This record gives sequence, C-alpha cells and structure tokens, in this order.
Amino acid sequence: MTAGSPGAAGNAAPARLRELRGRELAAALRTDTADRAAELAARGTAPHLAVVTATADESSAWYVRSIARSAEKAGLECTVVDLGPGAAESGIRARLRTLSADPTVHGIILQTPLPAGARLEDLASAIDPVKDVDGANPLSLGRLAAGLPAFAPATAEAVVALLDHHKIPLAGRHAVVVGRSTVVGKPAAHLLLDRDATVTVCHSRTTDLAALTRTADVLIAAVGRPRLITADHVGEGAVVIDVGTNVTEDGSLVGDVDPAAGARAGALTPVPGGVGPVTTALLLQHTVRAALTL
Ligand SMILES: Nc1nc(=O)c2c([nH]1)NC[C@@H]1CN(c3ccc(C(=O)N[C@@H](CCC(=O)O)C(=O)O)cc3)C=[N+]21
Repeated sequence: MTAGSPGAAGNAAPARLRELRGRELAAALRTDTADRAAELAARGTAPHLAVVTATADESSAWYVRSIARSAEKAGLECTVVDLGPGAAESGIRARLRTLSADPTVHGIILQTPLPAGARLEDLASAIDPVKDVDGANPLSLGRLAAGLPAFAPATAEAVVALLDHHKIPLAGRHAVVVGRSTVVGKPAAHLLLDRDATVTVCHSRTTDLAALTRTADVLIAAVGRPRLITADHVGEGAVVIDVGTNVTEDGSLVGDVDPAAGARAGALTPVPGGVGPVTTALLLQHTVRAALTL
C-alpha cells in the first residue's frame, strides 16, 4: 500500500444509498383492498371507515386527507368526524361509543394529537376492538404484545411491511426504535420482536442516543422531531426507516432523519413517499378486514 494513495485498504467507494420507496407497495395493497371492497359492495356492504379528529395538528391533517383520498380510490366509504381542537374528552368518548354501536361503520381511527389532558390510551377504550383498525384500544395493544390476533397500529405495521417488501432481513439483527409512543414506537418494537429482531427502544431520556443508534442494523426513527437523527447517529450501511411526518413552516413534509444521514446509511425511506403511503394503505386494508368479519 502506498502511503497517501487514495483508495487504500478500508477506503472502498461507499455503496450507493438504497431508497426504500413506499408508493409501489401502497399501490399493490390498495389494489387488493379495492378488489375486496368491490366484492363486499356487491353483497350490499360498502366498507366504511370513520376518522375522528379533535386537533388542528398539520401532520394529522395530511394523514386525514391521505386517508380520504385513498379511500375514495379503493372504493371505501370514509366519514371524517371533526370535533375541533377544543373538544371535551367526554364528547370524544361519546362519539367513539356511538360509532362503535353503529352497524354501518366497520373501522374507527381517533387521530392524535388529542386536546390537552386527553389520552389516546384512555379514550380508545371506547372503540370496539373489532373496529379498532389502528390498534389503539389497550386491549388491541395487549393482544399484540401477547402474540394474539389484533389490529396493529397501521404506522407500526407499515414499518415492518416496508422492510419485508424491500427484503431486509430482521431475524437476529439489532433493531433500534427511537420513540416510545403508543401509536408507533411501542407497537413497532413488538412487531420487530415477533420477527426475531433484537430490539432496543430509545426515548427522550436515553443517555448518549447516538452511541446506541450507531449499533443498529435497522434504525427506526419515530419521534416527530425534524432532523433529530443525523449522520452521527447512523452506523455505516445501516437501514434507516424514517417514520417522522413533520410539517414545516412552508407547509412541506419532512422526516425525523436529516438527509445528510444518507451519507452513512445503506438504505433510507424517503419522506414523503416512504412509510406514509403504506400506513394509509394498511389502515384501509384493516377496514376491509373488519367489514369482512362484522
Ligand atoms: N391515531 C393516529 N395514528 C396515526 O398513524 C397518526 C395519527 N394518529 N396522527 C397523525 C400522524 C401522522 N400520520 C401520517 C400518516 C401518513 C401520512 C402520509 O400518507 N404522508 C404521505 C404524504 C401525503 C400524501 O402524499 O398524501 C407521504 O408520506 O408520502 C402522513 C402522516 C399518521 N399519524
């Protein structure tokens, strides 16, 4: 080896970054959902999703628009129940009960964030588990943790579906989840465990986050803070799944991962066009599944 020569041992040209796109998988899922929705409609039951929202959050607004648009494409009925950001907990709970009892409604999702003081884990108990298509009822989450059949939160399921679609192996690999929310972090950890990954969950009180995340084969960023994950957090060649959907001041969507992290990652999901479209498609798939069993 010649001193100072470029490309000396260990300095091989970096492998190209793989973009783990979600739109193709979302389209395939939607086609399947549309077929089953058409069969149900022919038998007189149009699958019907109710979206309950009590927030002015922009990221939630993106999701609700995405759900409504995709539902229309797939031939599902979608009703958005907007109770406004000032809604009282009792009013939200009452509406969830009414929808749970309504035989024309097959799926219910309560959007987060909720008005101050209200907790999803508490309110979602009012969603009938058979209609709990975003896996928010603590019964659903408990069943998921116990390995029993239940709807998983669509976002958490989208993470694993996207990894599978791109043939990223999980068994025996170290998956690090950043974020411990009930909607994504916790259920994603359970789904990854079910796939025999070794799972570490990090959060806001984790000491030396970057040292831990650098040990990940598969890194899941699910915090909701723009560019929290930098190149410094990523091990060479790691697979990075960006679950963040943060709306910027100019109204565009950015993830939790700094694009500069792509210089070290081996594969990265884009935002938009990564986890988001798969999430929406899975929520509709769950709704059709609920309509088939109800
Ligand atoms: N109970 C609950 N469950 C959630 O899963 C949940 C929630 N509350 N509150 C709000 C956040 C946000 N979220 C998004 C999901 C998909 C897109 C999405 O589809 N984004 C597209 C862009 C929009 C589009 O192209 O229409 C994309 O990433 O390509 C965005 C945001 C789910 N959330």
